[in-house]
Amino acid sequence: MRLLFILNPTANGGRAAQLANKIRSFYLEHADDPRLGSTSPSLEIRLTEYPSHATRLAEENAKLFDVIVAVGGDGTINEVCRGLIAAKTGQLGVIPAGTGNDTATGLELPKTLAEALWAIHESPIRHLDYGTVNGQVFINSATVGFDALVASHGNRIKRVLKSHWAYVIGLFTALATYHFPKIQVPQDFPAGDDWAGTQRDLCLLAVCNGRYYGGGIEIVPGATLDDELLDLCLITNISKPRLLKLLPTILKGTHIKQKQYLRTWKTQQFSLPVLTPTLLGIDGEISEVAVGEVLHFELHPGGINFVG
Ligand SMILES: Nc1ncnc2c1ncn2[C@@H]1O[C@H](COP(=O)(O)OP(=O)(O)OP(=O)(O)O)[C@@H](O)[C@H]1O
Repeated sequence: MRLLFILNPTANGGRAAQLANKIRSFYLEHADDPRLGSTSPSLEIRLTEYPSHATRLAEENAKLFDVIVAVGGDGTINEVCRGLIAAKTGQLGVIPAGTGNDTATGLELPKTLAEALWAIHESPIRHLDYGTVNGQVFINSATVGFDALVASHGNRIKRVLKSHWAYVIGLFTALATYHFPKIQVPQDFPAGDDWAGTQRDLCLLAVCNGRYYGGGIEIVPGATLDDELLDLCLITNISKPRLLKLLPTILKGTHIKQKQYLRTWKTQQFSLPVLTPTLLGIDGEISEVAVGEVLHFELHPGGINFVG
């Protein structure tokens, strides 16, 4: 088996960099183990040198290796998948080595390096779905509004404070600074009801392919990476004090009962016109949404071959 490990040395505050030697040691230690197959695996480890380098490496090497293994967090997995999708071939493996690791947690991957490596060699192929928003690939989740602002602040704070607390501080900073953008709920709103066709103040839209986002939060409980559906949660017309009260229920998973502000539904596609500027998060990476932009979310069933 030919394996290319694409390792993001900056993931998890730089801690992922140590894994290169540990991966090499694993294969040296188990060189004669029959579980690795009759011929010992050929192994290459490439460190990413800049953002999006993983996409280029994955695309260029998809045909040359049996498995392209993303070593990093949600951002690295996203970038490797983009490369495999562009190459229209290749199999993905994952060694969780990021800060949040929401994609890996949703995939129920083993926690230790050795177990994750064995899983690449011993597990059957799974066909994972992926999503796009206006053509940009997401594997785990795309978010609009408040949670994208939390991630934006969190990503910035994480450069100095290399821990989960960066996102807690990001949350309170976002609460203080968030301006609710206006959205137009489509007439054919898949969740139906009186929200269809109305203008509303957006708190957040979470479009989930994977089960967890934001470091382990189940905003739409039950989302699965291979169920051929996107799971969505839309929260609108809520005041900041009520949002503050809602946040602990989101952590507990009891928030979905709050029908006054919140809708959840499953679909393969959804379009949302955004009437005032806001932020879009794609697997944790943040960009701006311009006034009048229509965000079109689409699911691509079974588009990624995964082993692990
Ligand atoms: N050599 C590099 N220098 C700077 N940034 C890089 C480099 N290689 C990759 N990146 C960027 O690092 C970002 C963060 O990586 P990743 O998401 O894997 O780690 P994380 O943020 O620690 O984990 P998580 O997203 O699971 O919380 C990616 O978006 C990627 O573009």
